[in-house]
Amino acid sequence: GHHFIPFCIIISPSVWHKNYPVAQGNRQSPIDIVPHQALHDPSLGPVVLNYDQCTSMNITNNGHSVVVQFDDSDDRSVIQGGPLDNPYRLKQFHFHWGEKGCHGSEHTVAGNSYASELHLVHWNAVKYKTFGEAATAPDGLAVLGIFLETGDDHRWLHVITDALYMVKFKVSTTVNCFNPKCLLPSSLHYWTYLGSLTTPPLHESVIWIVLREPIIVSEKQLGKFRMLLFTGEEEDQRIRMENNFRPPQPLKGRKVRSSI
Ligand SMILES: NS(=O)(=O)c1ccc2oc(NC(=O)c3ccccc3)nc2c1
Ligand SMILES: [Zn+2]
Repeated sequence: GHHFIPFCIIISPSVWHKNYPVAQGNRQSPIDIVPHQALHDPSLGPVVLNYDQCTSMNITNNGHSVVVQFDDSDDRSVIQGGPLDNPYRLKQFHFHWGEKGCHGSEHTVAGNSYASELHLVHWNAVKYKTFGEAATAPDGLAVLGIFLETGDDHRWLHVITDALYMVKFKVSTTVNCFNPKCLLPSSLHYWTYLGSLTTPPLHESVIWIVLREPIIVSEKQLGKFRMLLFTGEEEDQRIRMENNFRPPQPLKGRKVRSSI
């Protein structure tokens, strides 16, 4: 019969180290966060998010997640405070999810995973000229991680999930100004540690700030992520985009600090 060679070869996290040796480095992400082993650091101030005039540009299915990109040509949307020495500019946010139930987050808390995890990716535009340069520097990026738990409908997430059918295949569409501040939980208590990008190139350039309180989204809203495809429209095989999360990596002596 017709032997289909899928164009999009899904590379499993367990073999990433062949092309990216840093996958076995000393500050890889995600990790399992063990709350009572985290160090409460009273010198850790609150995280401050100034996303006021955010200008979201487009929403893209890049083949391994769905990404909302922002205009980062100035300091209009920044995160600062907490463990950060400078303000970091918002570049994009994206999600990780599973095919069902409560698996899908990248970070886990005392071995428990959530249904999904939102990552707000920021870069240090004070010290570096471009995102690309910051992405290879040890203090170049700051990613805010927010867990998603299933329950009632999230009143603002529908702005994103309603746009997903337009990026079912690997394409991009514009989305008018969406302020990700509406995706934050009520408490900004966080854990923080030094880590990496969780997908290739896995650069060890991320100061992770993971919020303790999850946001609640409905199964229906999550389901819309699961109907996304890794494959493009032209490809015969329909490979659903799910389980795009990397499992927890060894702590290798790192300390997790908590603001709590
Ligand atoms: N899961 S993660 O660790 O948050 C993570 C993992 C891999 C990533 O690659 C990029 N690149 C850009 O955003 C980018 C945006 C525009 C131009 C160049 C790069 N952000 C990432 C975040
Ligand atoms: Zn991510």
